[in-house]
Amino acid sequence: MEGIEERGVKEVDYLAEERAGAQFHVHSMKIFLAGGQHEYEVSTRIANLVANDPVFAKEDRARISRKELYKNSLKKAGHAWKIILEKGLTEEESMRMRAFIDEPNYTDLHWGMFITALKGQATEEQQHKWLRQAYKLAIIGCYAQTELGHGSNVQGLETTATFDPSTDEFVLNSPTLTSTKWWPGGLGKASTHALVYARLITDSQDYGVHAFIAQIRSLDDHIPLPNVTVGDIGVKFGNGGYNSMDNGLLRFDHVRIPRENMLMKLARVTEQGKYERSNKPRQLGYGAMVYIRQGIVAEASVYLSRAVTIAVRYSAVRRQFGGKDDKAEVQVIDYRTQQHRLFPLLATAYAYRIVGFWMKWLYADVTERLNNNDFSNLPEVHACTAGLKSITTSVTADGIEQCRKLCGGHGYLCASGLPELYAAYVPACTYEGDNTILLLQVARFLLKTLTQVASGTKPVGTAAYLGNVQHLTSVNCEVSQGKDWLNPSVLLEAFEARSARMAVACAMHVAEAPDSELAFEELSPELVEAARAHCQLIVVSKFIEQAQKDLPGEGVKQQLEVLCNLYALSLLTTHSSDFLATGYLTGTQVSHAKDQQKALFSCVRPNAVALVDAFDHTDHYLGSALGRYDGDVYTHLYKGAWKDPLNESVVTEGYHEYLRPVLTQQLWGPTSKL
Ligand SMILES: CCCCCCCCCC/C=C\C/C=C/C(=O)SCCNC(=O)CCNC(=O)[C@H](O)C(C)(C)COP(=O)(O)OP(=O)(O)OC[C@H]1O[C@@H](n2cnc3c(N)ncnc32)[C@H](O)[C@@H]1OP(=O)(O)O
Ligand SMILES: Cc1cc2nc3c(=O)[nH]c(=O)nc-3n(C[C@H](O)[C@H](O)[C@H](O)COP(=O)(O)OP(=O)(O)OC[C@H]3O[C@@H](n4cnc5c(N)ncnc54)[C@H](O)[C@@H]3O)c2cc1C
Repeated sequence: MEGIEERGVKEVDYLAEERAGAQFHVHSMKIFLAGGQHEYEVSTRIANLVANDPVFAKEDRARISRKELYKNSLKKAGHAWKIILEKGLTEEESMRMRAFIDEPNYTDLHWGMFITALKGQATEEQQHKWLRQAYKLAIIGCYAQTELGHGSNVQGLETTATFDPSTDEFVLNSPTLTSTKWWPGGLGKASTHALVYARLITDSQDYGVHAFIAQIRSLDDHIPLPNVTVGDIGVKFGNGGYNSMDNGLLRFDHVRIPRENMLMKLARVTEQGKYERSNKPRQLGYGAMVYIRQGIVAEASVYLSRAVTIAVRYSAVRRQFGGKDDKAEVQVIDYRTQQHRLFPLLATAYAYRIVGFWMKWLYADVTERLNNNDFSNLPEVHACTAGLKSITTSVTADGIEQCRKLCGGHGYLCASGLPELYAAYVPACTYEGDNTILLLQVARFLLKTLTQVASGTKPVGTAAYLGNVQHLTSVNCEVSQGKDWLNPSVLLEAFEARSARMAVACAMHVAEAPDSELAFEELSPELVEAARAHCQLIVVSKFIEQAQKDLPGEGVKQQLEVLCNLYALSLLTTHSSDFLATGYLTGTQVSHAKDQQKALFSCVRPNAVALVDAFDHTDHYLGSALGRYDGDVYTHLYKGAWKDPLNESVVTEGYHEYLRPVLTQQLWGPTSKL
C-alpha cells in the first residue's frame, strides 16, 4: 500500500473534462430515464438509503463461501423487511429497495410469483386466507412449477394431485425421479409454502396441470413436514451471482392437502369430485409468468446500463498508445473499434428503458381489460412479453460480456463488477422461459395473425403492420444517401418490411406443407429469426415514437434522436443479411447505413460519459472499481487487491507444506536430482 496510502483518497474527478463537454442537460435526462420526477426522487432516496447501510455492503460477495453468501442474503432480506415496516415504505419504495440491494433472494419469488399467482388464480375467499399471511411474510411462498424432467413443456409435468372424495383432500405425489420439483427459487431453504403445479386427477381422469398450495415446512421450527423431501439443488454458475438464491428440489410422498388448497378461480373440483372450468381462458393460469416476463423486460435496461456505465467510464479513463511528443496517450474510447462495440450497447440500454416503460403500460392495460373480462389482446400480450423477454435478456447478457471484454484485462477481475453482473444476469435467458422456446411462441402468434389477415381480420397493436402486408412485401426502399436513413419513417418501413417478409415466407412454407406441425419444426430456425425481427421492430418503433415527442431539458430530445437512429442502424447493419435476403435493401443501401452509423458514433462520443451518468447508478450499485463516478480506477484497483484474503499474510498459507518442499527439493529426498 506504500505510496497510495501516502497520497490518500483525494477528491478527484478524472472524468470532469468529459462531463464538461456534454451537449445536453443531464439532470433532465436522469428524470426521463427514471420515468418521471416522482420516480427519480424515490429512486435517489432509496438508492442512497441502501448504499449507506453497512448491512447491504457487497464487496465480499465473490470471495465468501456459498453458505456465508446465503446466510448473508437472509440477513439482508430480514433487514430490508425491518426497514420496510419501520419506515412504512410503499410498494414502489420496497421494490426499488429490492433492486438496489442487488442480491437475488427468496423474497423475489414470494412477491413476484407466489403472491402474483395467488392474485390471479385464487378465489376471493382463498385470497383472503392466503394473501393476508403472505403480505405479512408470516408464510413464505415459492413458485414450484419446473421439474427435473420438464421445464419448458409445462403440460408435460408429472407431479400428481389426485382427489380423494372420501376425505375431501388432494393427494400430492411425485411418482418418478423426473417429477421432482427442481429449480424453484426460495424453495431450497426458506419457503414454508409452495405453489405446486401438478396434474389434477379426479374420478380417474387427468385434467392436466393446475396450481395447488402446499405447506412444506413447519411454521414452528422450519422442519420439513412428514413425507416432504426438500433441499437446495447446489452451487450455480459463477462466484456470487445467483448463488445467494436457494433454488430447490421438492418431492411429495402421498402428501394430503385440503381440497380448498387448489387455486379455484379458473377451474374447481367439487366435494363430489366433479371437475368444473370457469369460462375464462385457461392460459390465465400462466399469468404469473407473464407478469414476471414484463418485469424482466423492464429490468433489462438496468442491467445493461450498469455494464455500459462501467465500460464507458473506464474507456474514457483508460489510455493506450499514441503518447508521443508529450501528448497524453489516446483514451481507448476514441478508438473506432471500441466505439463500434460500445456505443450500440449504450443506445440499446436507452432503447430497452423506453420499451420497458411501454411494457409496463401494456401490462397495466391488459390487467384492466382482464378485470373487465376482455381477453381479446391476451395472445398479443403473451407474444410481446415472451418475445421481448427473450430478445432483451439475450442481448443484455451478451452485452454485459462484451462490456467485460471492452475493459480489457481489468474487466476479468471481480473488482470490475462485470463477472458477477454477468453471472447474476445470464440465467434470465433461461428462467421464465428458455429464450428460444419463447421466440417460437412469437412465431406461432405471427403465423396465426397472418392466417387471420388472409381471412380479412384486421390485426391490432404491435401486429397492426401485418395488415399492410401487401404493401410491405412489394415496396422498395428509397434510400439513396446516408442521411436518408435519419428519416424515422424510412427506418420504420425497413424494419416492418423485413419482419413482414420473413414472417410471410415462413407462413407460406408452413401452409404449403402437408404436415404443418412437421413443417413448423423443420422451419424453426427461420421462425425464430422471423420472431426476433418482429420483436426488434417493436423496440425500434417504440424508440422512434418516444424520440419524436418533445421533452424538457436542453438537448435531451436531440440525444434521444441520435441514440434512436444509432440503435436502429446498428440492428440493421448487424442483421443486414435479413434485409438483403428479403430483397428489401440493396448492398449500397446497407453501405449507406454503415456510413451513417459511423457518423452517429461521432455525435455520441462527446456525450458518452454524460449519457451513462444519466442512468444515475450509485457507486454502491455498480460495485465496480472501473466504473466509479470519479474515474479513480487505478487507486481503487490497487487498494482492492490488498484487501484480498490471499494478501492477509505476507507468506502464504501452505508455504511450509507445499511450496517450501518444492523450492528446497525435499520432495525427492536429499540426494535426488532432477
Ligand atoms: C415487476 C416484477 C419484478 C421483476 C423482477 C424480475 C426478476 C424476478 C426474478 C425471478 C427470477 C427467476 C424466477 C424464475 C421463475 C421461473 O422460471 S418459473 C417457470 C417458468 N417456466 C416457463 O416459462 C415455461 C415455459 N413454457 C411455457 O410457457 C409453456 O409451456 C409454453 C407456452 C412454451 C407451452 O406451449 P404449449 O405446449 O403450446 O402449451 P399450452 O399450454 O398448450 O398453450 C397453448 C396456447 O396458450 C398460449 N399461451 C402460452 N403461454 C401463454 C401465456 N403465458 N399467456 C397467454 N397465452 C399463452 C399459446 O400461445 C397457445 O395459444 P394458441 O392460441 O392455442 O396457439
Ligand atoms: C436461475 C433459475 C431460476 C429458476 N427459478 C424457477 C422458479 O422459481 N420456479 C420454477 O418453476 N422454475 C424455475 N426455473 C426453471 C426455468 O423456468 C426452466 O429452467 C426454464 O423454463 C427452461 O426449461 P428447461 O430447463 O426445461 O429447458 P429445456 O426445455 O430442457 O431446454 C434445453 C434446450 O432444449 C431446447 N428446446 C426444448 N424444447 C424445445 C422445442 N420444442 N423446440 C426447440 N428447442 C427446444 C431449448 O431451447 C434449450 O436450448 C429457474 C431456472 C433457473 C436457471
